[in-house]
Amino acid sequence: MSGASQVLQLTDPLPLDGGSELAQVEIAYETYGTLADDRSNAILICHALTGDQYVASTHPVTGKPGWWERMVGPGKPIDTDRYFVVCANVIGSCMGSSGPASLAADGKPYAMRFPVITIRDMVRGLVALLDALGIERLHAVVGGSMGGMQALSLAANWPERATRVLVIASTSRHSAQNIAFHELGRQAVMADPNWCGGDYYAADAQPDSGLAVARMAAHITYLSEEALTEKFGRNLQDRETKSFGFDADFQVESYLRYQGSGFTRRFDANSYLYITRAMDYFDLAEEHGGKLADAFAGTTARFCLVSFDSDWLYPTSESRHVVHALNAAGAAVSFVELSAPHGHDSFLLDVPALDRVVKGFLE
Ligand SMILES: CC(=O)SCCNC(=O)CCNC(=O)[C@H](O)C(C)(C)COP(=O)(O)OP(=O)(O)OC[C@H]1O[C@@H](n2cnc3c(N)ncnc32)[C@H](O)[C@@H]1OP(=O)(O)O
Ligand SMILES: N[C@@H](CCO)C(=O)O
Repeated sequence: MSGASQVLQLTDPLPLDGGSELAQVEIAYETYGTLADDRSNAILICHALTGDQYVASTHPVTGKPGWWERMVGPGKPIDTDRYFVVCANVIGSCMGSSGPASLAADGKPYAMRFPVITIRDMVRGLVALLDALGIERLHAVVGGSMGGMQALSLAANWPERATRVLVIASTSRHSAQNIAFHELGRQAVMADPNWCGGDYYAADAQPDSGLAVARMAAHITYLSEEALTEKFGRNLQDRETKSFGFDADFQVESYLRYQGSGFTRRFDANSYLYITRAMDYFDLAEEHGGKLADAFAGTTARFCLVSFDSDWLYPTSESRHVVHALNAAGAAVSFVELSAPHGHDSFLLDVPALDRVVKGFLE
């Protein structure tokens, strides 16, 4: 399947939480299905940290299927025969929307001159896109992980824009442990001699080693111990005995190296810094006077929160925390913890119970 790829150029600068504004903003997005005459069937899907607009289209760099093809398409839980699906690359990223690799007014890449952005800034860009598409109120906003943060941010800051809010494996604020893992990744990038303070775009070598290490560490957090043990155990990689060296003796080492190096072929190191920073800054209660329930005061949307029992990165307690706040705000909310062995990235994998929840909630 493939969607309609487009790029929106915003006419006005985008105001940012950091106090500055971003000019000449571009938002790259894909759409699937047909917008109803009354514009009532639009679903906005928000992507996770390293995701992109290719939710159900072949990825132009990797050639792999879209990251949620199992969920989005004709007859699928997010049924493109019924719904008009919009998925945009967030600002700060590197798949066509404005980010640190984009050219600034002087014709050179922003690199670290790109302003530090927040999840709310990303959503501000998405709301500008909805305005341009003439979509006043979404049938639903849906997102997993960082996509869930965007869905919550939209519900809290633009409460009139969505009728349903589906938040999967996410949180209302980044925990100390999550900030710590992100900092590890950022330090790995910045310690790479090819990072050069972020000015590497014209250089022959990119900070691939640092970015690969960052992804390896992060990738472990997306899985579960059970999944790693099940997949690899202590099995050796292409050898009968240990090498007594530092080659990838174990399958799990080889796997992580593969995931790390593959990542550098599809993602920009500076974008990794900016997006992890935005996630770390996310604290919906802090944005609303310190009380999470106040973020949802007066909401008329229906919410659904989903967590996975094997997700130790955004554990069920994080979703419960949001559910309690929604209850306190008098919002309509349902919540389910699904059993799945894969860890945090379960939302991307084959979990039939998730399909049923998504389909049921959207109807
Ligand atoms: C949510 C968003 O918005 S989009 C962003 C999400 N996308 C990603 O994160 C993409 C990268 N992440 C992944 O692929 C994650 O591993 C998952 C969890 C999503 C996919 O999980 P699975 O389908 O179970 O794949 P798995 O983790 O086993 O990885 C399979 C790959 O590892 C390779 N692999 C498996 N074992 C080994 C090994 N011992 N040595 C080297 N490579 C190995 C496989 O060959 C396969 O390669 P391929 O992807 O090129 O075909
Ligand atoms: N593995 C996904 C989800 C991380 O939260 C990604 O890379 O975006």
